[in-house]
Amino acid sequence: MDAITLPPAPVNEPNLTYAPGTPERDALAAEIDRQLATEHPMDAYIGGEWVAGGGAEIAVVQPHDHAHTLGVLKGATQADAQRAIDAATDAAPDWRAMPFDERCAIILKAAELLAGPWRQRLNAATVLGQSKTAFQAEIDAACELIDFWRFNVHYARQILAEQPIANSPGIWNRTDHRPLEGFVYAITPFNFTAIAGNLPTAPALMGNTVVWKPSPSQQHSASVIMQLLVEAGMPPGVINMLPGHGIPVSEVALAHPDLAGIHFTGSTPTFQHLWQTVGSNLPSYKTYPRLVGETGGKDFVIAHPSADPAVVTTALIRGAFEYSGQKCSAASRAYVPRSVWERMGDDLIAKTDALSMGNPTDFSHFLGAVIDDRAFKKHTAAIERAKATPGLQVVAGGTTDDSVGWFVRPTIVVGEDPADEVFSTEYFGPILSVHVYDDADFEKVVLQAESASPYALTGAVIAQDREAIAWARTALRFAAGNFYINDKPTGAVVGQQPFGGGRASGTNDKAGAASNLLRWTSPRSIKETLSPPTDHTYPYMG
Ligand SMILES: NC(=O)c1ccc[n+]([C@@H]2O[C@H](COP(=O)([O-])OP(=O)(O)OC[C@H]3O[C@@H](n4cnc5c(N)ncnc54)[C@H](O)[C@@H]3O)[C@@H](O)[C@H]2O)c1
Ligand SMILES: N[C@@H](CCC=O)C(=O)O
Repeated sequence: MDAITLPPAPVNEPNLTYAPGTPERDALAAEIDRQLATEHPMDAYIGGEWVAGGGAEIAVVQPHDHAHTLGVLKGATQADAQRAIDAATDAAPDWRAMPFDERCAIILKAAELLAGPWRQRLNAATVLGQSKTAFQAEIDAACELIDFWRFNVHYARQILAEQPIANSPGIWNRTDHRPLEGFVYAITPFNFTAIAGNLPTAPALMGNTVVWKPSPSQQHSASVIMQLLVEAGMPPGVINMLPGHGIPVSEVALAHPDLAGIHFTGSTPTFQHLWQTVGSNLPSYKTYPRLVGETGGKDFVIAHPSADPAVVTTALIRGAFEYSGQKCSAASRAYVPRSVWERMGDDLIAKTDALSMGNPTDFSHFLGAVIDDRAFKKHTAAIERAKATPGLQVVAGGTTDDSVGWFVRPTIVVGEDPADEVFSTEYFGPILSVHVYDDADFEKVVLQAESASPYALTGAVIAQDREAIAWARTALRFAAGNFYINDKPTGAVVGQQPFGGGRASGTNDKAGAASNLLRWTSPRSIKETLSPPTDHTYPYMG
């Protein structure tokens, strides 16, 4: 008989500092050296076996040193996708029958392994494969993923404990939080190792089996996550990882009658394509697939005339340029009143131009390279357009260099017209657009910024005037799923600021929260009549 148990209470994993002389810095440096000396296998993991995909080869390189290959993956084919779906289907009955505590124990063990012996392995893979600095790798690959795993267990238990509160006399009502009927297709982006680890494991925790397609640019750390999950005891077939660009996988998975859900994070166009394909295949599915997608952003910082100039500067530098602006939450448009700009504009420009950029294995750098050649070309084109467009002025950065790595200098574009595309298009790179406005126009600027882009992911207001904060919080209620007051718009912490946005930014199911886990369940209501009636007549008939 199963007991009703209480898993360990979740606590946010503390960020290690990597300051000179710390043991974590030495350990990470040693692990980076170890990984640099090795060619890494990038196989698929299907039904508990590591197998090379059958498709085209893709070199997985270091973005800051693109001549250096970490490994070569072979993209998953339609046949690989079919094998992965079959493996997920075969594993489903045993996995959903496994007691919830045992599934929790696997996820909690994965968290403990990551907090301990696997921490620098996953951090180093994230530094090398995604060009994150030590600290950016730590807050993502280690701390956020540990937090996802620990907090998901807590929220999953809450969901299972959620039961009907009313029972008529002689009746016992129950809710059976079933997994979905079919497999979940998890598709993950390059930019957060934690998201890659969360998207397949959240549905798995709720009893589902999963086909996981990571980004080719994140394959090095994705392979480490898969190995870690195996070490933690994830049974064969529960999570099946398919490397590559994913088009052959989608051709099979999206047409499969057992597709029960998509757990996606990535760009808005990709999610819209997936949704449209599901829509056109709708009659062929056994059930309505759950579509959960967190997508792009054009995240704002709005300073009020009462803002502290130093707070604005810091929020913009960290919010816009950490990890080269490749966070969906990154500040990419700012609205600053003239009186504040006069006090901090030059400082912001000077500090931005002084940011140290380079190979992130050198701990002195603030940022590394952008992820790949496609991103590099996109950012270069956006910067060149800004230089050539009247009314736009590139006041910091504005240079790029791909001779060794894909390096884009942190760039600030000051724009007169807040309707220009620099204030609405997601570049997903280190490019910050700034609109300097007349102090008297605060409300007008807020209302324009509210719907200047199709997205509604993150945003911040910086002010000391309480009435201005209160007014902006209301006026911008639907402009961001994560809203910050006197802070940068990045760096949400699991369990503290559940993350996700609305409008074109996604379904806002909030990764790492109960609302996300709920999407991977299909509740069954059970009514048991303890003393069943044996007479069909009504009293009034007598
Ligand atoms: N809202 C959030 O929580 C959040 C978090 C991280 C990133 N993002 C967004 O992600 C984007 C950056 O990530 P990206 O460049 O990896 O996004 P992307 O859309 O290019 O790719 C995302 C994933 O989809 C895959 N993919 C693309 N087409 C596919 C298809 N037809 N079938 C199957 N898989 C397919 C890619 O290989 C990758 O694994 C940005 O727009 C960013 O804002 C959003
Ligand atoms: N949750 C992260 C962003 C994830 C998207 O890239 C943050 O809040 O900065």
